[in-house]
Amino acid sequence: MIGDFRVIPVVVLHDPASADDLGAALVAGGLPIAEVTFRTEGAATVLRRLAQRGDLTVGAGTVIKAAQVDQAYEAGARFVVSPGLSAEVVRRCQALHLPVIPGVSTATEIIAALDLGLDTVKFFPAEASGGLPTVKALAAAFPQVRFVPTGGITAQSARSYLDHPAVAAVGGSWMVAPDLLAGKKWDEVAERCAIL
Ligand SMILES: O=C(O)C(=O)C[C@H](O)[C@H](O)COP(=O)(O)O
Repeated sequence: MIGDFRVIPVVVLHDPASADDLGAALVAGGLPIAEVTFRTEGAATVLRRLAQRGDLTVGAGTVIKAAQVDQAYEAGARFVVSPGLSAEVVRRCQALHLPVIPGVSTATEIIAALDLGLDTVKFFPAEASGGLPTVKALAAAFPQVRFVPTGGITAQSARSYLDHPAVAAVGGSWMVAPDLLAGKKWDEVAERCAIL
């Protein structure tokens, strides 16, 4: 699933009418995956439209409540990402057999994720939590864990994270930055996807 992709575009799209153009741009850029954040009113609609294209792996992001898991699942989400670790969210995903990547930034949270049967976590907010040195320190303590650093990562810094063997993928919005989406700059979205 997301392990097939090393970069996960984190999408905050306010206008569901642009979902199809955005999907086409991600596919054209060679990054047919999107984490649609449940932070906007139209998030479930955006997710559904992207999923209906059939050529993208689409998941839900910023999921902090079990009810949002159901909403995302019904809209066609194939994975769920959260900025933090909620046992309620994780258990609901597990009941639906939906892969879930909770956010962690401490050893204690990683232990809680392991207790819930997970081995892949989002390291969030990556840059503000010490960046790659923190990933290295946590990975040394938890060799069984794979990390998806997200938060403040750029096209320039992505590579150094991805070179670490414990990093499964990185998440970020640099290729779907708000100004690009608002300005419908789909060619630039595709170009930024292709950088890595
Ligand atoms: O809410 C979540 O689940 C998040 O993942 C928070 C942010 O959307 C990502 O951290 C992307 O952050 P930037 O790449 O810095 O824009």
